Amino acid sequence: MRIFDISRKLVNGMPVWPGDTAFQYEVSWPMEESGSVNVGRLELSTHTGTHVDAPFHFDNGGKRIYELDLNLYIGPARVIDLPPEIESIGVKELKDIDLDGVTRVLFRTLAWKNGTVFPEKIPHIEPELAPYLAKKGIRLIGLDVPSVDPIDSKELPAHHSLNANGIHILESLILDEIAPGEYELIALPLPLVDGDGSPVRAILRQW
Ligand SMILES: N[C@@H](CC(=O)c1ccccc1NC=O)C(=O)O
Ligand SMILES: [Zn+2]
Ligand SMILES: [Zn+2]
Repeated sequence: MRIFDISRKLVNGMPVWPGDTAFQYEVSWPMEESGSVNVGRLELSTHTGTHVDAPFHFDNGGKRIYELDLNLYIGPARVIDLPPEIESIGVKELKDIDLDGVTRVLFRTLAWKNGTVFPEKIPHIEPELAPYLAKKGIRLIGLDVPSVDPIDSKELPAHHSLNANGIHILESLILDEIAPGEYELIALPLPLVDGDGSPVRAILRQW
């Protein structure tokens, strides 16, 4: 079985959402001091690199990370190629694609071209797409950009619409090397009891 790692590397200096906590890893207790082991310490935002959003991220009454059903994050997923330089992702982009039986879709936009800097402009999900996907039975969408809404959006209409339609969100995947098709997705969030989001190690498997 082949495994494709679709996660962004967590490394000091990596791009983060404008104004958010910089990612920092350090060996805070080195072997020379502890006498036996190296022990690291992390400082990071819950929206660092490849991550899932909990509804609490954009809704004070929404579910926290630990309350999310792990079945969402393990199972069959369809990778869909979108046209280059696409402005937004709506029903018209998907109407000719048969989504019957698909519960997880990953959109490959390739819009985040330079992974060392945070993108200024990204294709976003049109809020009207959420009820369409929900009707098809989709429970999770993933993208290779850091948000389902425009970067400068404060209202977050796509986040809200997806949540209202029972669709969960996986952001900042790396899908450059992934051919469109059927895979098994595994992208489990950490058991952050009160979390609004969580980094994940996202992989695709294919027989
Ligand atoms: N909605 C984005 C993140 C986001 O909006 C954000 C992340 C960190 C710090 C501030 C943020 N938004 C501020 O308006 C996401 O879901 O990852
Ligand atoms: Zn997020
Ligand atoms: Zn988000």
